[in-house]
This record gives sequence, C-alpha cells and structure tokens, in this order.
Amino acid sequence: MANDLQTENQLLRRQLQTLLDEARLNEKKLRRLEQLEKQLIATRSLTELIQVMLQDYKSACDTDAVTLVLADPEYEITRFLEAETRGNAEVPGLVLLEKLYADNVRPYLGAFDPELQGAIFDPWPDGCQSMALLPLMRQDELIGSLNLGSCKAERFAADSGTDFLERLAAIFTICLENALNHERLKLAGLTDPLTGVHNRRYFETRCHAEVAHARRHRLPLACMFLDIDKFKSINDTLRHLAGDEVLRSVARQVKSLLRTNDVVARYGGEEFVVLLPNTAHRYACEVAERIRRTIAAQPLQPLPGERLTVTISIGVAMLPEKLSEDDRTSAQKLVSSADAALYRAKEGGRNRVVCAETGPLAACES
Ligand SMILES: Nc1nc2c(ncn2[C@@H]2O[C@H](COP(=O)(O)OP(=O)(O)OP(=O)(O)O)[C@@H](O)[C@H]2O)c(=O)[nH]1
Repeated sequence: MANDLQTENQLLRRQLQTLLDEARLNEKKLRRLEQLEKQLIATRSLTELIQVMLQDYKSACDTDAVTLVLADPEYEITRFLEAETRGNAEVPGLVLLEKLYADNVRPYLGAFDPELQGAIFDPWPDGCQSMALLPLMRQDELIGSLNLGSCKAERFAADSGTDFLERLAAIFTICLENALNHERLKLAGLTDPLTGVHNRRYFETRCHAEVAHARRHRLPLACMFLDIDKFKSINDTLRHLAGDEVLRSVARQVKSLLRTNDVVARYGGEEFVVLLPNTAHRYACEVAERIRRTIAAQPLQPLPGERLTVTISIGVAMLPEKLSEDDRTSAQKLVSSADAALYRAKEGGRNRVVCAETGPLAACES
C-alpha cells in the first residue's frame, strides 16, 4: 500500500515536472515572440519590417527557413520596395504574387510538403522535415502567408498548438498594413496629384541623394529639364481641362521612355525634370532626343474628337566629374545648368534638345 502511494507520488511529481518544464519553455517562447513583436512594431519602413520578419524570426525562434508570400496585384509593394532600395525589389525569401490561390485559409503545421515548396520558397533548405504555413488575413481577405521550415520533424508537429504563431501572423499583418499605409501617405506627399509623377519636393531630396551617390561611386549623372512649347496657347484655345490632359499625357509618355530607376518629377507649371543615374553624356542626349521625337510624332487627344500635336524643348546637363562644392550646391548647379540649356533650346526655336556641355543636339551627335 505504502509502495503504491510512493509510486503514484513519484509519477505525479514527474508529471508535474514535465508540466513545469513545458510551462517554462512556453514562457521563454512567449518572451522571444514578444521581443520579436516589439521589433516588428518598431520598424520604420516596409523593407525593414520584411527584413525583421525574414531574418530575426529565424535566429530568435529556432527555425531553419522563413519565407513570406504576399499578394501584390497592383505591383504596389514592388514599387515601394524599388523606391526604398534604388530599383531592386528582390528580397531573398520574399515572394510577391499577382494572385493567390488557396481554398484553405487555416494554418498548416506538420510534415514538410514538397508540393508547396515551389510556390512558397525557392529552395527550402536541404533536409527540411516540418513546416508551418500561416495564412495572413486582412478583413477576411487572404493577403499572403508566413512560412516556416525546420530540419527537426517535431518542431512544427501537426498536433502542436498554433496560438503563438497565429498571433505572430496577426501582428505581422497589422504591421504590414501600417507600413503600406505609411508608404502610401509618404508617396501622396511626394507625388504631383495631376500627373502622378513625383513633385518638386521629392525631386530636390532625391537629386541631392543621387549627386552624393554619383560622387561616392564616381558614376555619371545626367539631368534633363523639359518644357512643353507654347503651352499657354493650348490653355487659351482649348481651356484648362484640355491643358491638364496634355500635362498628363506628356508625363505618361516621358515616363514610358525611361528606366524604372530614372527619376521624373513635375517641377512646376508645364516643366518636368528628369534625373538619369549612371548615364553617360552621349546616352543622356540620345534619351532626350528620343523623348522629343516621340512626343512630336504622336498627336494627343486632350478632348474627345480633338487631336493636337505638342512639342517640347529639352535642356540636358551632366554632373561635372570634379566637384568643388558640397552635394547640395552641386545638385542646385546641375539643375540650373539643365535649365539654362532649356532656355537656349527655347531661344533656338523650340522643339529641340540642347546639351549644356555640347550645345544643340546636332553638335553633340556629330
Ligand atoms: N492647364 C494647366 N495649365 C497650367 C498648369 N500650371 C501652369 N499652367 C499654365 O502654363 C502656362 C505656361 O505658360 P508660359 O510660361 O508663358 O510658357 P509657354 O506658353 O509654354 O511658352 P514657352 O515655354 O516659351 O514655349 C501658363 O498659361 C500657366 O497658366 C496646370 O496645372 N494646368
């Protein structure tokens, strides 16, 4: 009898110890997750948020692979990442898809499923044994998934609880929405509402940064000033709304003829300014001439049934190789040189390109 009691006692002690160990482990896990949540909440940009999720979770939470799949139907996330990373939206572990296909929006925990591998990570680490796939939901809509992989089969066992992971996925979703709204607001303050290209405020900050970058890496930097010819008469004859449509069409055409990391901004009125990073003089002149020719060759339709041929004048200037002033002054000088070249193009009869260094384009092509 005494022996039975002793054995039962020992058994209970062992069970209690196991429960205590489990509780301690859970507490540790919770603390690590709380720490990560705080980090996620403290991030100041979309790129930083994604980096913390992909990298810090892995090291903090004993996981061999972390990936994120996000729906990006309008390429909005791609554009935000490109803007933050100077044209490179490729983040290892991040998969952006135009459309998500899922009939099941419940978390999956269990054995590694190679069927899912291609869609959510390329490639998973060798020897992956278990995985967790956590849907990211915003107002009942599936916006992506957070995917975790481990080389240990028991790490994401099918019968383990998902509370911690679901909470992490929910917090990440809120942080993502927050970061996207922040980027949208930032963009609204830096975008010209009429044409959708950047505004002068954005241009000035970016021009300073591009000059600093060009100087540091000894890269060429070109600037173009573009102005629609006789725009006042378009407004006077067709009225302001038609003038607005001409501005929108010209901005669209200019943008379509440039690379994604070139910068286009409306400087004011009917003037646009363009920065061409890492672009040599000859190529900058070619681009300017292509823009001038394309716009002159394609009549616009500023009002229904109204066709109108518009021409533009362009001034091009290069950042000098040897700079004696600080970056801000050099940026201002670059813009003024392009503006002065534009003035010469207007003086020379409009619908032409003038380069600050070589004069009217015929001279720079020869
Ligand atoms: N529709 C419209 N017109 C604008 C806007 N901003 C400025 N303008 C007009 O743009 C015209 C600019 O005229 P000017 O500076 O005389 O230049 P221009 O007629 O293009 O002549 P050149 O540049 O010498 O070829 C003015 O009539 C402004 O009122 C705008 O947002 N929308």
